[in-house]
Amino acid sequence: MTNEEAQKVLVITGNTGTGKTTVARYLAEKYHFPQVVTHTTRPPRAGEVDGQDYYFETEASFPKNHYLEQVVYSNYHYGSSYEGLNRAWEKNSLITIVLDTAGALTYAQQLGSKVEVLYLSVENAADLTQRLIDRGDQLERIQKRIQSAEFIRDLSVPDALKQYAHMIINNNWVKTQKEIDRIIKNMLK
Ligand SMILES: Nc1ncnc2c1ncn2[C@@H]1O[C@H](COP(=O)(O)OP(=O)(O)OP(=O)(O)O)[C@@H](O)[C@H]1O
Ligand SMILES: Nc1nc2c(ncn2[C@@H]2O[C@H](COP(=O)(O)O)[C@@H](O)[C@H]2O)c(=O)[nH]1
Repeated sequence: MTNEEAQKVLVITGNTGTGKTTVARYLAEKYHFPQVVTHTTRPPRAGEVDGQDYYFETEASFPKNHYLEQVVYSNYHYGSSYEGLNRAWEKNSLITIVLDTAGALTYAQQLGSKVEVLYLSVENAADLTQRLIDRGDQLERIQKRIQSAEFIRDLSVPDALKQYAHMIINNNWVKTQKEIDRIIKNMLK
């Protein structure tokens, strides 16, 4: 386990399709920040690997883990377990996790100064649907998702996070990478 005092978690939040997973992958590749693997009852998308993208659970297995927080998002359960969090911290003191805004809020409340938040958005919310289509999500699932209360909620950052979340408009990937590099440089000072 890494030194507990040095442990930090970079919470990457924002609406579906804003690029949270893309950012987490970039941080893993460029900075070797491990990503916390969370649990879900959602079926895997093409190419997703159990234990890598998520721990894919059944309705029966999901409640057996020990969660720091859990949510229902567009009819599926999602949760981040203490085990998953510690597994990432065993590898490095600075780690990332991808969460909806409700999860981000819980992390900020529970872990306080250990948490740094990135809130991603796009200029035009209509672009999100197109991104999900391009990603290969099923049309029926996209429709359910964009009609969900969670989608509407995640279009803006929660008031409690507004003051200190790093706000990133991810319309241009090259620009986003530069912004992230700047944030990381400041964090590592
Ligand atoms: N700046 C960008 N410009 C255009 N497309 C992008 C950009 N960033 C990410 N994408 C693409 O948008 C799609 C959604 O990105 P990603 O899966 O990272 O989003 P997400 O926020 O993790 O979504 P979800 O919450 O639904 O899992 C992907 O196909 C990704 O390649
Ligand atoms: N609060 C939590 N949110 C989570 C967790 N794992 C993922 N997520 C978020 O759920 C939605 C949907 O994810 P998708 O992979 O089905 O597109 C998205 O906002 C994720 O960030 C979690 O453990 N807790």
